[in-house]
Amino acid sequence: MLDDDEQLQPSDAAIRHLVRRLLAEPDRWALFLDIDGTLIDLAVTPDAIQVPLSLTANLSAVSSRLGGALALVTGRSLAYADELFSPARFPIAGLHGAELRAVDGGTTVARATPAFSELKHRLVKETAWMEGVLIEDKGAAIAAHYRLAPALDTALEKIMRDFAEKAGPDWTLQPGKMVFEVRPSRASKGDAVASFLEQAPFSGRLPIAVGDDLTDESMFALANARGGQSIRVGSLSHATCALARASSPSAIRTALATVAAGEPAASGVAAAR
Ligand SMILES: O=P(O)(O)OC[C@H]1O[C@H](O[C@H]2O[C@H](CO)[C@@H](O)[C@H](O)[C@H]2O)[C@H](O)[C@@H](O)[C@@H]1O
Repeated sequence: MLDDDEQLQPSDAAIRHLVRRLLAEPDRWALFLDIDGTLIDLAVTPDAIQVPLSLTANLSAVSSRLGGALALVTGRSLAYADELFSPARFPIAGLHGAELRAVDGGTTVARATPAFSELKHRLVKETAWMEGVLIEDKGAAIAAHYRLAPALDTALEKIMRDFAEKAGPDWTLQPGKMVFEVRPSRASKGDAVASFLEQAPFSGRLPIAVGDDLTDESMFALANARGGQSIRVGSLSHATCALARASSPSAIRTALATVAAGEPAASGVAAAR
């Protein structure tokens, strides 16, 4: 476990502005946060991530400040993401929007069919020769990571495209950071944000979507369309429709810590206008 006290960078003007808005008008905003690469630094493998000590407490405090209008929207399975922030439990969408637990606890689940499970089984065999490729079985979705085998990206993409085609229209290929996933096609992260916005305490608020990857583009588009804010974290590896940028997950954690504390900290949040 890490703790995190990094300061905002000069390029984090949008984050400073966001902090001021959240502190000034906490009843106006709803916050939708991606996890990997947004709240948590990327790691070489999916299980090597580290949740900074203060993050869960700060998320809980920000959620309270916003009257509970904070949700996690992740490509991880809902169960895995819950564990990361246990004992806190936030409204959450998993598997890129296919799984959802609303504020009232009502849960939408996504299940693998026998045919999908058979394809997953075959994928493990088919990629066994690909040294460094890591298969992450998420139940109704599967991810093939090549961060440790970057030269295999093209070969792996072809395998995952074939997988998605064989899986049929209920699944789709989702490229990401050094990963190809096959996920349920029926819901995106944007759909999940739209669904949250129909429920109290999210309804009537302006959405702020924060993310770092291709899968987050649908929630950026939704937030923009609803008159909210969208923030792309980290270096730009692809075109984005996000309206603003943040330098790193550390900048997002600093912003959350500042909002949790309830007043602009000495990190420069107050000084920037
Ligand atoms: O929507 P997110 O919460 O950002 O989840 C997206 C995917 O994140 C994970 O993979 C990414 O993070 C790993 C850990 O840092 C990294 O090793 C990998 O290269 C990244 O692609 C996760 O493993 C996937 O299941 C999520 O869909």
